[in-house]
Amino acid sequence: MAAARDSNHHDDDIFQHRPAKSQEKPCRTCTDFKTWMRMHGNPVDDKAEKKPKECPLDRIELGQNTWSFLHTMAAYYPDKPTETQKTDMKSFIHLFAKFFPCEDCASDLRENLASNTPNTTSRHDLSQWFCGLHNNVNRKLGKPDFDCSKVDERWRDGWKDGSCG
Ligand SMILES: Cc1cc2nc3c(=O)[nH]c(=O)nc-3n(C[C@H](O)[C@H](O)[C@H](O)COP(=O)(O)OP(=O)(O)OC[C@H]3O[C@@H](n4cnc5c(N)ncnc54)[C@H](O)[C@@H]3O)c2cc1C
Repeated sequence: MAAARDSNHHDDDIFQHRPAKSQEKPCRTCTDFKTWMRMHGNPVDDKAEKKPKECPLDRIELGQNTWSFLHTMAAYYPDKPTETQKTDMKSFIHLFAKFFPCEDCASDLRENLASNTPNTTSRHDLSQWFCGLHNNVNRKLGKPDFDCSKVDERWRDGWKDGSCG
């Protein structure tokens, strides 16, 4: 499981634009804030739940923010995309998987994409595809599945109980 791997481990470094491993900075987006602080010999108050504002993202924040973007992008994708839009979205997803800055997450994602082709046929299909992708990661991390019939409530329309205003 990616989460359990050493945060500085690089299995298949296909990132030709990156410096040699010996020159690389440790990967902040591959770990969580408290672990990162401890790795650098800084004391961490275990009772303090929040890190200071406006700091670089850790793995969890990067994940949450990225999923927000991906699901929202799918929620506003056209119902009837042109052929160019369908192809562009597929290209975007494959390029995203090359540059997502949590390297072991990205490596697992590329592996997943090899057999799980993005469905860019319509807004509905793309939203469901991202929901399934996210559930694959949820399962890998031992988290419960999200009910994919509720993606529009979560990411576009707001909950039916009116709690989102
Ligand atoms: C492409 C990608 C790959 C990742 N791979 C890894 C990895 O290999 N290892 C690792 O440790 N972390 C990985 N992450 C980060 C991980 O998925 C979480 O973002 C992080 O653990 C924080 O989880 P969370 O419980 O706060 O909610 P998140 O999983 O970030 O979810 C945010 C919100 O999305 C909604 N949601 C949850 N599931 C779904 C779904 N299926 N469809 C629609 N909405 C949903 C919920 O409302 C939830 O509160 C990855 C992130 C991304 C974007």
